[in-house]
Amino acid sequence: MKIDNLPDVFMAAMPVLKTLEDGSFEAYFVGGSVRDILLGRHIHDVDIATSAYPEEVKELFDKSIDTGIKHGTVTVLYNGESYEITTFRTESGYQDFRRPDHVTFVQNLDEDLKRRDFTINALAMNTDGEIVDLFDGLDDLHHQLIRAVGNPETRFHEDALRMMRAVRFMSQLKFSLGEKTEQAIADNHELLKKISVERIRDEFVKMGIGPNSREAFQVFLDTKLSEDVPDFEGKSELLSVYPKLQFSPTLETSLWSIIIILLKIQNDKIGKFMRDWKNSNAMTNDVEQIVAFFDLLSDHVPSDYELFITGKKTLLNTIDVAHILGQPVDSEALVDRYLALPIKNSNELAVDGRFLIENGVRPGPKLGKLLNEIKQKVISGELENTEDAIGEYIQA
Ligand SMILES: Nc1ccn([C@@H]2O[C@H](COP(=O)(O)OP(=O)(O)OP(=O)(O)O)[C@@H](O)[C@H]2O)c(=O)n1
Ligand SMILES: [Mg+2]
Repeated sequence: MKIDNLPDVFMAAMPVLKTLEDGSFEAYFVGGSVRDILLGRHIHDVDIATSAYPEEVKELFDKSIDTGIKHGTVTVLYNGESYEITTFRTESGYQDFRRPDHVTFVQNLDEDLKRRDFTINALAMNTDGEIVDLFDGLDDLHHQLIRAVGNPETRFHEDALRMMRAVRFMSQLKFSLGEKTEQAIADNHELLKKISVERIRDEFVKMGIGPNSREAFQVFLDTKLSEDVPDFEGKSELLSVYPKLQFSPTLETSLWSIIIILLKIQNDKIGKFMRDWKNSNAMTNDVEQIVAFFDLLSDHVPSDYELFITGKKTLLNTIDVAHILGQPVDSEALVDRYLALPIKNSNELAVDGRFLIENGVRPGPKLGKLLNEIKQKVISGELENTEDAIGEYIQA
């Protein structure tokens, strides 16, 4: 099979491959970008594999960085873009079911493709757009199947994260799992315990925000992979409630928020739950705000002041979460009300603490209280947002 009219990302990288070929080495596009071009998906970056050793790659290009030279990867800067070029390799010496301990460079593409996780990820494309398909990856793309290259048990023992990758590709690509591949996950799910939470989380999130997250979640639970991820109490509840979602979340904050809402995790436990998954403080904050505002929305129509405190980002994210959960909310009315607020954040208030002090208010706790009172009055429309009006109010 040959692909004509390669997308711009590939054309931009073509001179890099040609440079390798001119140096009498082999060079191919490999991995996810080849899979994605065949599926018509958006391609964010391309990976390049070559017969050249890392030192040889570096000699061919003016600018390069040793990104993972131990694993055979050199990043080359070309025309303002960076390209990862990896020497053909096998991955002998896997330790602890994690990343390869050491790699062995090999001279042919076949060996390199053989070490890859799934048949749809073991495709290569040369500079003429011709596809190299040693493991019926094209057939599997056609049948929308995720199948391990060779023996799935071996592949998962080499790198247990691949079991999570399998379910996340299910979700992202709307594919099914091959029978043997699914069985091997069910038989080996405990290997996932060896994998760092961060790497599991990244795959978990990709699974959760993929278009087929419901089916992927089901397999994630059925194969018991879910038992080997952190703090996943209430997983059976999640299984019964997840199908009630109107559609898959596309935002990471929405994903965490709906899981927390569906599992009924209490306010004071959200921080721990998020930390157990090694989420950042910023992500945790965002999610806490969304869940709190969702609770408020379920309870009553928010006041103007509550809308102000919530802010635009949380408001929009909470509306997203409510829609995904099928919770009725008059989003247009809420957004209109927010947009009509006299001020939308504290910086827009015409006065600050200094203004109050200059107008005779003594520094101290009362000043903060007064400032808040002014803010509330401005938001409710009782007080005009000008220095004059506020100055008068203070004097009164
Ligand atoms: N545990 C892994 C990770 C990666 N790969 C191989 O390395 C390629 C690139 O890996 P990566 O960028 O992580 O995944 P992609 O398949 O490219 O998917 P994405 O679009 O998410 O980048 C994969 O296609 C696959 O051939 C593998 O065999 N085993
Ligand atoms: Mg990739």
